[in-house]
Amino acid sequence: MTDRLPHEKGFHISWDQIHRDSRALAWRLDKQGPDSGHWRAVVAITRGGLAPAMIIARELDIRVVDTISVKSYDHQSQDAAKVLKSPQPDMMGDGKGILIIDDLVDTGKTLELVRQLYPAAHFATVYAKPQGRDMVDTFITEVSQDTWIFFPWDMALQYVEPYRGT
Ligand SMILES: O=P(O)(O)OC[C@H]1O[C@H](OP(=O)(O)OP(=O)(O)O)[C@H](O)[C@@H]1O
Ligand SMILES: O=c1[nH]c(=O)c2nc[nH]c2[nH]1
Ligand SMILES: [Mg+2]
Repeated sequence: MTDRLPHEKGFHISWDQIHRDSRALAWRLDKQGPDSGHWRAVVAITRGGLAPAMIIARELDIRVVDTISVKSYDHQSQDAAKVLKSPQPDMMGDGKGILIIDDLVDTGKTLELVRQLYPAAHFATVYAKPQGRDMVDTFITEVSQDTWIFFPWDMALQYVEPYRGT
């Protein structure tokens, strides 16, 4: 399976699973903001953070939603992370009261870059690998470093041959 090397394992997430796990993350973040529990805004790290951020914004009734676009991977190989699009600067300040959401943290390089920009923000991901775990304030599920997480937006249902061929 060259399409998932060098990772040993694959962890396949369905739409239903990401919905449940994002709602679990919202539950954990509810009333945890710095100002009487209040969060000022949700910022999704695009593209992977968009679906979890939408679910969290809906659950916590947060209407101010923005994005930061960070690119570091080309397929499964990593380059230096760079910001391609920033959120509204007057809203962000140093990040206090802002929830910054991504689908996962792997090496932590993406979050390290965003943390430098908004040190007072709260960083949350749905999934976390050990190498990047310390970069996240709140996450739901940890997977091993040698696991590649496959998200539903990167997959499609398709026919598979039965184990016992004819
Ligand atoms: O902790 P790291 O090693 O930095 O990796 C985690 C980041 O990598 C993926 O994004 P990617 O850069 O592939 O872009 P995408 O969200 O547009 O798919 C993922 O969505 C995280 O944002
Ligand atoms: O879809 C993805 N799955 C992963 O495990 C991963 N790690 C970094 N970037 C990733 N993207
Ligand atoms: Mg991403």
